[in-house]
Amino acid sequence: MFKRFTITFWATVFVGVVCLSLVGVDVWRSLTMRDELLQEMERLGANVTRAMSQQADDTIKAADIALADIVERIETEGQGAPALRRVERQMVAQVINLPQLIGLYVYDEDGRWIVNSRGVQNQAYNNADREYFIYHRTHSGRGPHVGIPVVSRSTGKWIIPVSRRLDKPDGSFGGVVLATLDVDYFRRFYQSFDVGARGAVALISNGGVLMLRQPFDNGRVGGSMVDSELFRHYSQLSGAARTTSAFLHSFHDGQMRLMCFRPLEHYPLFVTAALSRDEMLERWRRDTFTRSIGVLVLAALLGFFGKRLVDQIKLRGEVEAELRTARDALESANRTLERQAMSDGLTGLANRRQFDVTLGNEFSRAIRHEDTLAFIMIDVDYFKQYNDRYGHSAGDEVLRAVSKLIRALTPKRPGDLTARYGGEEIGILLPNTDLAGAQAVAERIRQAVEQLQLPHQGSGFGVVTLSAGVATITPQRGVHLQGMLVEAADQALYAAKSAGRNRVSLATEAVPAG
Ligand SMILES: Nc1nc2c(ncn2[C@@H]2O[C@H](COP(=O)(O)OP(=O)(O)OP(=O)(O)O)[C@@H](O)[C@H]2O)c(=O)[nH]1
Repeated sequence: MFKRFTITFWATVFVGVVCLSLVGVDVWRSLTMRDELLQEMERLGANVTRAMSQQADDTIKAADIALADIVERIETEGQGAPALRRVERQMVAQVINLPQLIGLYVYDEDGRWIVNSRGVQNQAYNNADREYFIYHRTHSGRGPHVGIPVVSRSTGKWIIPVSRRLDKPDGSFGGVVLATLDVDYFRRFYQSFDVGARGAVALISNGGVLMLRQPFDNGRVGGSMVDSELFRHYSQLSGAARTTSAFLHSFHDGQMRLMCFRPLEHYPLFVTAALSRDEMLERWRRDTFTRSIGVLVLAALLGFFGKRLVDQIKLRGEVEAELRTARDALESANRTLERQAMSDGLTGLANRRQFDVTLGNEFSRAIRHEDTLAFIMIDVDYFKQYNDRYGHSAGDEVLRAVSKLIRALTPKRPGDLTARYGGEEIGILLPNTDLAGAQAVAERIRQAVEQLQLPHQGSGFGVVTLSAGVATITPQRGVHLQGMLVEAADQALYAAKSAGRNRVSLATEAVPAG
C-alpha cells in the first residue's frame, strides 16, 4: 500500500509532521504553563486570605478580651470614682500593650464619656448617634459587636469600633464599652502582601459592609457591598464552602478577577483577596509570544530547508528517471542495432551471419538429440533477366515480396529460421524436420509465389517463379559438417534449375553418413 506513494510524498509528510509537532508541542506547553500559573494564583490567594483572616481574628480578639474585662469590672465594682480610676489605669495599660488599639472608651447610657484611655474627660463628645451605640441600646446581647468603620471624632483617624454592652444591675442598658481599632494597623499588614498592581485585599462584614480595602478607598470604606457580585456570591455559600475562590467582576473597577474568600473564625467578617488574571497572565503572554515567534521561525526554517530537501529528492528522482529512460533507449537502440546486425536490410529476413550462427547451434543440438535437420535453398528463376528488363529496384521489390511470402509460410517453431543466404537466394532452416516435411514447406512456397502472378516477360513462365532444393541430415559428431547440408540443398536446387525451374527438388539421398 505504501509503495503507491513516492519518497517525495513521504519526505513532505515527514517535514510537515515535524513542523506541526513543533508547533503542537509548543501550544501544549504554553497551555500547561497557563494552567499551572492559574493554579499558582489560586494558591497565592488562599495563602493571603488565610493570613489575613488569622490576623483580623487575633487583632479583634485581643481588643475584645480587654473590653470583656472592663465590662466585668465596671459591672462588679460600680462606677464610683476610685473604681473608674482603676479602670482608666487598666485601659491606658491595654492601649500601650496592644498596638492595634487607638483607644478604649466607656459611655453611659446617654452616650457621654465616663472614662477613657486618653485621660481626657470631654463632655462635648457624645457618641449616642454612633451605629455601635444604637446597636447595643437596642440589643440586649452581651457579645462583642464589630461596628462600621468611621473617622474618629476624637483623633480624626479611620477606626473600626469593637464594642460591648454595659448592663445596669437591673439588666437595663447602662452604656457601651468601646475599643477603637486602628485601620492603619490592618493596612500596614495588608501592604506586606504582593497581590500585584491590579490586585486588592479587603475585610468585609457578613452584613455586606466594606470594613477595609487595600489599596485604600476612602469613598467606599464603610459603604455597602450588598449589590456587588462578590458579596452575592459569598452570601450564597455557607460553612466550609465559604473558604473558596471564583472568577468574578470586581465591584471596584468591573474587571474580572480571581476572588478568594475566607471567613474569620470568631467574628462575623470575611476577608477577600482579588487577583487580576490579566496581570498574572501578562508575563506568560509575553513569554508565550516571544517563544511562539521563535518556534514559528524554527518551523518556517525547517519547512524551508525541508522543502529544499524534498525538491532535491524530487530532482534526484527525476534525474534517475531520465537516466533510466536514457538507459532503456540505449538498450533498445542496442537491441535494434543487434537486430539490424543480424538481419538483412532489404528483405528483413535474418542475414547470412545469423544464419551461420543458427545453423551452427542447431547442428550441434541435432547431434546431441539425434534429430534430423532440414534445409531448403530457394532461388528466384531468371532473376538476372528480370533485373535487366524491369530494373534493379523493381528486382528489389520482387525480392521483398517473395521474402514476405516465404516468411509467412515458414513454420514458426523455435529454431526455424528464414535467411537471405546471398544474392537472390533464400535459405530456410527447419530443425527436427524430415525430408517430406521440408518438401511440403518448399512446395507450398513455390506455389504461393507462382500464384502471386508477378509479371516476368524474361521468363518462359510469364510470371515470377522460384526453384527450391531440399536436403536433410541427421548429423553425427566427427562425421558430418554443417556445410554438407547446405551443399546438398544447393545441389538439389541446381537439379531443380536443370530440370526446368519452378519446381522443388530433393537431394537424391540424405547426406551420407561417414
Ligand atoms: N535486384 C536485385 N538483384 C540481385 C540482388 N542480388 C543478386 N541479384 C541479381 O540476381 C541475379 C542472379 O542471376 P543468376 O544467378 O546468374 O541467375 P538467374 O538469372 O537467376 O537465372 P537462374 O538462377 O539460372 O534461373 C544477378 O543478375 C544478380 O545481379 C539484389 O539484391 N537485388
